Amino acid sequence: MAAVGAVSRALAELHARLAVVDGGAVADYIPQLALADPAAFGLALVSMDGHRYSAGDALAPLTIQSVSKPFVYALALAELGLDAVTARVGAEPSGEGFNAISLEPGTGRPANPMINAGAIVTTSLIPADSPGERFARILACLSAFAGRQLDVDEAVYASESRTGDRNRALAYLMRGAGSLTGDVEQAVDDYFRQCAVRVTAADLAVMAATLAGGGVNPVTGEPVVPELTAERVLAVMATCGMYDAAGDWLLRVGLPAKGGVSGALIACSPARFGIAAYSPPLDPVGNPVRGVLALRELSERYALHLMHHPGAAPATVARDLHGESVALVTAQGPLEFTTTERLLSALADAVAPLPSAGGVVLDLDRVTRVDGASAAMVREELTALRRRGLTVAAVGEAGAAVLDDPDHVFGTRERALAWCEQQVAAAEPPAELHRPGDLAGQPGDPHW
Ligand SMILES: NC(=O)CC[C@H](N)C(=O)O
Repeated sequence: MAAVGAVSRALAELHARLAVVDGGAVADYIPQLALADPAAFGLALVSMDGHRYSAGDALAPLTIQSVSKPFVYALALAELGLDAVTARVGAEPSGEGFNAISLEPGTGRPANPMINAGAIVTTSLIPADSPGERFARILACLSAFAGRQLDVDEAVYASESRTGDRNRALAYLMRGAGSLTGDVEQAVDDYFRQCAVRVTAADLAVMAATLAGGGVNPVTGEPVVPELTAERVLAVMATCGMYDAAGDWLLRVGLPAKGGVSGALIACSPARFGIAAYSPPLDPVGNPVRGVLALRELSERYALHLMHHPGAAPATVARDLHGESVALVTAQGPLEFTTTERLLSALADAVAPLPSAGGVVLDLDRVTRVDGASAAMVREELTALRRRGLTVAAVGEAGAAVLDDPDHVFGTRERALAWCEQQVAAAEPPAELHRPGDLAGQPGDPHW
């Protein structure tokens, strides 16, 4: 309960302090956006467990604008794959404004999907049998990210459609260059609708948390996009999400983020939470003034910078010897690269002194999680040990994930040890045939 109160208090305190910050200007190039209340200010945060926190105007409606871009990019990646998408839209920071004509010389390929040019192409890539179907799929995807059915603010859509000459011009330029194919007016129309989808800061925090959580919506539990897709979107947000402020943002805040001209801003702390801020006044780059300050502070206070050293890996590994011929290696906690490397090095030390027909028990009963690459590393090592003639047994669910032979996986360490000792005893040659010279030269072999 204490942690719950602490997060709410931190948001409330930040909200109170930043609500008085002046500066910035409400976007007015889309006339309808100029009607926004410059004092509106909401913060929302959603944890990986789906816990929701908010302060201020977190339920005030706003249009999603550019914050839609990473989510539609996610949809394109999930549908078409990385190669097909990057063939049409790059992944390089443009170092320019969101509406810049950032097209690769020669190909006309837009620099990245977080600027308007790249977003218009990305939207046009969403597979659909009819024009109406494309936007319906985009809206369904944004709704799945938010965990509720979203709709379009028709007034904002109409307002941008009436005045969006620059985006139309960009789209025609790209068609001229060959990077945008198909119906230009339709592509721009779908893009304007996508930007006019109505959300709240609370929705945006759920959407950000879904990207931070590997593509699974932490509130509804629905898998929205594959984990690898979410990871890739976060990478592009980290380098390109804040337009020409992206480098400074990565330096100071260090979180994948995306801002929009309505005053929306999201940031994702991978495997931790998603956060959203809503405050209409924008800085000269087009990012919301209060939102940027809020995220800067939160990142610093909770040490969220992506490059922050996470501290020692949490898994612990222990080893000991049972009798003369059986080693026991035990690991606890999550197994990922660092802890798996630690486990494999303990395993190598543990088997070094064993006789050639010895045995090893790998007790992973208290391992909480094994990623695929780690399981493969351990499996490879165990296979090599078995080829060398050692008897290998594993314990627990994680044990079953790393040992190919289910007959050698046990529910308890006692049963594994008993079985292993029995196998080793049966395999051991009679005492009179022991020839100490056989294994001479094996380093650190205490048996001989
Ligand atoms: N940065 C933004 O939010 C821009 C989105 C807006 N709909 C535009 O295309 O101009």
